[in-house]
Amino acid sequence: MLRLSCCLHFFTKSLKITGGGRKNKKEGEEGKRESYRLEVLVFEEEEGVALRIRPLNDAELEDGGTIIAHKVGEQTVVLVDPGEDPEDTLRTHRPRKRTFIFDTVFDQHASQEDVYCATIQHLVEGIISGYNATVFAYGPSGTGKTHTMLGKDAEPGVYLQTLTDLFQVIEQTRDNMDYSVSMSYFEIYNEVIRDLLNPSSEFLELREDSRGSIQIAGIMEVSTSNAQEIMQLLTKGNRQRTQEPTATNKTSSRSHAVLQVTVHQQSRSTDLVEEVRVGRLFMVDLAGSERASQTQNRGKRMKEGAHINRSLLALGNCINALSEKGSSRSQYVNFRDSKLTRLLKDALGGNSRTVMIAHISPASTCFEESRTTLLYAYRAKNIKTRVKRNLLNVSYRIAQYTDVISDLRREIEHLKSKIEKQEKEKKSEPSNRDAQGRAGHLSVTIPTHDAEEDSHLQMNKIRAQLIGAFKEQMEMRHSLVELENTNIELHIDMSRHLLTIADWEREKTHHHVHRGRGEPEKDEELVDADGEEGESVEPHEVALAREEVNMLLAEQRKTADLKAGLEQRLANAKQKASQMEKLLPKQVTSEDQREVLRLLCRAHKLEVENTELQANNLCQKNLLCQKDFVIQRYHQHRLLCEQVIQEQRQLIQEGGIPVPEPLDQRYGLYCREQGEGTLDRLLLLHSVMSSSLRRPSA
Ligand SMILES: Nc1ncnc2c1ncn2[C@@H]1O[C@H](COP(=O)(O)OP(=O)(O)OP(=O)(O)O)[C@@H](O)[C@H]1O
Repeated sequence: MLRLSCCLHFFTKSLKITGGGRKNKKEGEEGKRESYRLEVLVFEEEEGVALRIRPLNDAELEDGGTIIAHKVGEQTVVLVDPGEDPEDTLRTHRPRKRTFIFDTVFDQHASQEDVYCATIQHLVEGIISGYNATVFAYGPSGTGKTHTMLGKDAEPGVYLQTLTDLFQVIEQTRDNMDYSVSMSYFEIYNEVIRDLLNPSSEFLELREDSRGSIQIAGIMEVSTSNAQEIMQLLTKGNRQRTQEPTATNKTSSRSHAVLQVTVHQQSRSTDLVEEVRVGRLFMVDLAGSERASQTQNRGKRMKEGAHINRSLLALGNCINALSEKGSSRSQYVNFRDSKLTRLLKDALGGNSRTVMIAHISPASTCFEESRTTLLYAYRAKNIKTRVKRNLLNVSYRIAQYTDVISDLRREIEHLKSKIEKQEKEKKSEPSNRDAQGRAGHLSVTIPTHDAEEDSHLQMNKIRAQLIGAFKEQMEMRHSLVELENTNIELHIDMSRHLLTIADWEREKTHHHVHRGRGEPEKDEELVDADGEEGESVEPHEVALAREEVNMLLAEQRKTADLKAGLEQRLANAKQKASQMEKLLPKQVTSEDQREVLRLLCRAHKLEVENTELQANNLCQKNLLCQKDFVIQRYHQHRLLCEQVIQEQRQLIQEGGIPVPEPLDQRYGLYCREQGEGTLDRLLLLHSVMSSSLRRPSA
């Protein structure tokens, strides 16, 4: 059954569907408090680019088209220029054949499954473990983008294959994990976002949350694990896409369609601080990449073409800028130019594994389009993304902790009832003793009624004091653990904001260096594509980060004061309780009552040990998180050093400055270490170790 707007949760033995009605993305899950987002740097990855050449179609054959795109081996395509016109000056200096190498090349014989297995399948496990992934289908109109992404019932595309695999992996690991999977499907047409699953809704807006993550406000989220339902849903959604016949495709999609899948994964352990991994997958079927002038469109098509071009141009600019990141020509990347690039900022600029499947027709009649597509896709190959795992740490009163506390409470209740029972028994004792006295057993010391009454009152008083002290201490310890928890959250939140600021500072300095040098005009155009000096104005997210840091500092001071006061109060309460404990044996006459109070004290100690254990656990996790941030900070510093080295190197070369031999040798050593990737391997090792340390022992 299809369920709209709800979240799918997988539990140990059963499939439980929760909720109903529209799910507000910002709502926290019941019983938990989403406290902060922790990003752990893993490694740098190159963008994967594949090429798919569709079969020659009837219209192309009728036009006398011949095959000019040839797959050679697994990774190479050779494009032959069919140009015969010697008058065509544009072509006279071009080589007749151009060879392009991609990660994988598919020709007309490749099945949908071949494409999926070679390009996307490997991303599935990552998404479940909290990594982001993005898949683009790029290419001119009618080259098969929708065929690859959506496909048909008989030949489903990568949407369905990915989701089917995703649910399968979830099924295999659901014994230890809780999952929640949701998806949305929307289009961006003329810079307007429309919900394809809820087409009657208003146009949707992009919102940047306080953590800098882009969200679509009010989008409908759907969850179902049934493959057939998914296919029906997406096919129906796809029919809502803005389509128009073009010269090359009768049902050409004029918009960018985006399928977004979000997977929340949470271990079912009962740790105090729990990790929630959030993996986001974007699958984007881009609008045809042909230029407006080439489709000979006018009016509406022309305007539409301009918008398509705007986002594709912005996408292309980002690709250009990103492909030069880290090189001496690296530049500021402007993602704000279009809705598409804003939305895919993570995918392109950083935290995502990204795959592009470029599409071309093999026909000689499409040579120009194919050539520009291949150049564009080839460029995208140089993009490197820093892939991070998204962890949402959730602090909440977990089962293990609350279980121990309620065990102790049960024990106290039990002891209380035992004490009350003894009181009743004691009340009936005097008559027994009277009887014994009358029987002549005079050797037994019988307390007088007054002494017994005194002892009883004393006992009640001490008991009440002890229980009160126990409750008070327990509350204080819990508050301390809570404060400790808050402190960690503040600390990690602060580290994250500081990293945002440091990243921006580095980008800014780097950019200024280039501006100062009057670097090539093209760079300037890319930076100032909208005519604004966007790069020199501090981005909103950085200003927000600075504000947050100040607020967090004030919060930290407040927490530290509260903690110091509480610690002092706890120390006093401890001292008072231990004095009471010392007094007990002398003042309490009944052995049973003494035993009860000893048990109470033992429970008290157990509670102390337990709280201390939990606090230690928390502390260790904190240390691990901090270590990750320190490493991330060092990585930033390393990037800065690399930039400085490269820029100085360029200055030396440009100025023809002679380099002393020892310096040259050191530079050689530095290049070798870079090439070997020793540091990257160390970082990876740390990341693996720290995530296994974080994993609770079975
Ligand atoms: N690899 C392929 N094998 C068989 N048929 C294909 C293949 N690729 C595309 N086609 C067919 O070509 C036609 C156009 O494909 P499709 O609609 O996927 O192109 P598109 O790139 O999405 O176009 P547009 O950008 O205009 O929406 C469709 O009828 C589709 O079934």
